[in-house]
Amino acid sequence: MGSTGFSNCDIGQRQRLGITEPISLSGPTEYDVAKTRELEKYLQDAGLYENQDEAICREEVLGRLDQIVKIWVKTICRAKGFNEQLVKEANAMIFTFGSYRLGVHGPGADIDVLCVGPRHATRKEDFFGELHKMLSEMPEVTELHPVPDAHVPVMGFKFNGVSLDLLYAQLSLWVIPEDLDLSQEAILQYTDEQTVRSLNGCRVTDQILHLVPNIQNFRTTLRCVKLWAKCRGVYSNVAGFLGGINWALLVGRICQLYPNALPNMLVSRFFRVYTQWRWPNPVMLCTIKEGSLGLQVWDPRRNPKDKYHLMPIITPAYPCMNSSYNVSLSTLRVMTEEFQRGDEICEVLFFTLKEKM
Ligand SMILES: Nc1ncnc2c1ncn2[C@@H]1O[C@H](COP(=O)(O)OP(=O)(O)OP(=O)(O)O)[C@@H](O)[C@H]1O
Ligand SMILES: [Mg+2]
Repeated sequence: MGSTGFSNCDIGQRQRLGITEPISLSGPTEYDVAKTRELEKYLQDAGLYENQDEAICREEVLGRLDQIVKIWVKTICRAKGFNEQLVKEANAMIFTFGSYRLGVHGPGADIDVLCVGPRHATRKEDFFGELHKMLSEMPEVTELHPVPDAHVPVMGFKFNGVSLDLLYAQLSLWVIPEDLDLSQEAILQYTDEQTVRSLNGCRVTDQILHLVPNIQNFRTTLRCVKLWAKCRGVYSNVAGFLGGINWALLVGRICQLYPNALPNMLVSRFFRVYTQWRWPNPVMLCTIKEGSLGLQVWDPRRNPKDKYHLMPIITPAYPCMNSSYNVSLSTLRVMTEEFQRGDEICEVLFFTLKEKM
């Protein structure tokens, strides 16, 4: 686990992050430093951090998986009759995203992984066919479940006991360079919808990390908010509440609004801001860009279905989408009550401590 960003430089000196000016540029007091240490200890005691051995094991698994997709792409090139030079150049690689990439995963959590392959490595025959076959023959791989017809097609499995969700992006490139930059918009060109959706996870995660002023403070605050949401029963995308990505974006916005605050303060501001938030005003980390590829972006003035979103939380990478379309009137009411409850608890704590001082 990394340490808290106490050395936070003054954001006033740097480029502004977010679509508005910050609410406050105040930095931490000694009290905040002490309280944030206590908060970190609490999170650690709650078992939220994986140990060194587990972390190494995950890295080894990811290293192995990268080797496997590289072997896979060469195997299919040979089978398609490519000459040895093309086989030699053929490449595929993996990228992590989701909570693992954000650095807020707990012990035993799944790793979200994207496999990126060239134009001749197809999703149906090569990814869900040959790669699936290769994985199914490996003794390290268990519980292999391909879901090719999902909105975002995925292959779930365990590798040496580590749970992975593997997506596939079939790019229009003939050769995948090792230094491939997924953030460039051109990467989406001439790809299918499933590839755009699959790439989105990585592009969004990377953007979040770019758009928060202090990553370590963001991580600690997000871990705390995720723990709270799970305890209060409001952590679930499928049940109409919010999932990992939504909580990450909500916390990211608070970090932008209070760029110099430490996690103890950010948690209390989180409850304050979202208690007062006037939904359906969207929460966004950056402006929604139209892009040059003509893909549909979230726009309630133009897209009729976007008008009905009750709690829009917009993803920051092109094509920007609402990540919380499942929220209903009743789940929004429950979450609003929970934000209020959190806010009241923070307020009581603050005044009790002030009286003692
Ligand atoms: N509703 C959604 N809208 C946009 N992207 C999504 C959505 N659900 C998932 N994703 C993408 O897939 C990634 C993985 O999703 P997942 O639900 O595993 O969240 P997570 O951030 O990894 O949290 P958890 O700790 O619960 O696994 C997210 O980080 C996000 O990039
Ligand atoms: Mg995940």
